[in-house]
Amino acid sequence: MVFWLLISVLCLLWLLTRPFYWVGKGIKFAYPLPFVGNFGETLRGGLVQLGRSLYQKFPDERLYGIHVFSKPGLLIRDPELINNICVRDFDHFTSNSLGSNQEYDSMGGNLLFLHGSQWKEVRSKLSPFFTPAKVKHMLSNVEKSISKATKVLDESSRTGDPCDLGVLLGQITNDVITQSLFGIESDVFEEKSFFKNLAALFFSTKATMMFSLRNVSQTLFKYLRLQSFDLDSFLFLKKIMKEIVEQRREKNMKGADFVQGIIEIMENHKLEGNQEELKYYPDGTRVPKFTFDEMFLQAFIIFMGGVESSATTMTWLFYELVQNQESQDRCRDEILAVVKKNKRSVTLDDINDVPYNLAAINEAVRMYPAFAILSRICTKPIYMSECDLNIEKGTLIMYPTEAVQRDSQYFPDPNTFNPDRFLDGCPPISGVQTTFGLGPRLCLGKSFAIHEILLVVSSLLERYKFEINEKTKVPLERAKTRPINSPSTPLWVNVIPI
Ligand code: HEM
Repeated sequence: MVFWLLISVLCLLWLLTRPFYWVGKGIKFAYPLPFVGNFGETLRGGLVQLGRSLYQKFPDERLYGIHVFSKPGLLIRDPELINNICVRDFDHFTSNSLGSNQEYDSMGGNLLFLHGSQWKEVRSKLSPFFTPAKVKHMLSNVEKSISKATKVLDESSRTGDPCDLGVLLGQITNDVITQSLFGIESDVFEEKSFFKNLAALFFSTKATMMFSLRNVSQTLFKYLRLQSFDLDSFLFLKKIMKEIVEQRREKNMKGADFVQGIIEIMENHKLEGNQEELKYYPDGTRVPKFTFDEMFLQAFIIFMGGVESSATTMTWLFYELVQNQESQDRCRDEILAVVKKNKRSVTLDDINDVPYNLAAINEAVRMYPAFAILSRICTKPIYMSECDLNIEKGTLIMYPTEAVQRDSQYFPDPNTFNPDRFLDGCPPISGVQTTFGLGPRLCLGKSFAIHEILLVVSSLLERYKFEINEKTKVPLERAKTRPINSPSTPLWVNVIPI
């Protein structure tokens, strides 16, 4: 009796959450299941599988209705519409679906989660850190991280034991971003390391669950006092940054890193008004105060963005290169030609001399986008004339990056790693390549990531040949419960010095 009562209450609750929003709106829609809507596939196969399955629902439609748990959403299939939403009509779609409430989630105020005028203001303060000159400077420390990684690789080649390349690449990106952000070297290559697994913890199964729960009910999320990401890791990073800021202030020291920029932003805003008072823009978002806590959140999201997504992309790239030795040789030949010509390793000044390496990176970025599905929220109602559809404020927009980039319509033989397609002038169709997002909300670290990958890959291929080890499970399995499109099985490689 109690059981049936509970089921009835749950069903009633579900019915009250507008599960059939798209009925009568004049577009096709995928039939939602109770509570999970059309996101049930995530539970079975993760986000990549979900994106692919949603993409296949109505292959002849440009867009259609879905339910993201109980919220009505639109699945955008057509790249032209993706481009319009992210670029042309950005003013109507300024948010993504990731936001959290800053009042109770201590991580809610990071750039990725911000909306409206608050997002615009914070983004405008952070963008100057990512100019080509600043990125080049921040990446000048890559060589230091590589020299630590070579110790691991040399040991592996000496003993003949295979190396788990995915783990090593994670250590490299962790060390690079720690130096770029905080001006310190991490302990990530040591056995007992605080930094190890830090970024992985942020992109954990728990983070996926928190994302899902926030989508189902913000109230429940608040009531249970949940946090978006792992709190211990968050506090660990915060302590580090606090100590660095205090030390610099006390000793009047200056660095050439992100922390220094943050100190300057905080100093400039110190003078403005009462720090206690909360002010709001007309769109209801908070006026930033650029306090330490607020600025730490930005360093935090850059750390998170900077470690795991770049490491994952590189792992997939090496996964392809160890299976396509010809491609690996072509990358290395190009690198060694630069080394011979300039009598030094590849730097960012050589970018025009390594087109095949860049093409290989582009191809890995196409095949393995770190985030399989991206989102926007309609923040201002709009009539979409291309589809004769009124989109209401609050409607979720989902576009399946991975599925579009694996569509043979845009990339012939899409599941084959073929860097040449980018050398042959693969025509960029607007809205098709969205691994880093699109429009004003494009990934802030896109150029940092691409250049970092180029430097790491060229440094490693200059020194070693990598072969797949029999311990590697081919194909690599994908992590199904993480928000990031990462392998869940290790990439074991044999390391042969050049
Ligand atoms: C291969 C590596 C990377 C991939 C695939 C990637 C992908 C993305 C994507 C898809 C978004 C959301 C864009 C959107 O909604 O349109 C994003 C946002 C962001 N990324 Fe990255 N990213 C990478 C590396 C980095 C790096 C290295 C950094 C920093 C150094 C970074 C910092 C950020 C930040 C701060 C945002 C939030 C931007 C905003 O909402 O305004 N990312 N990234």
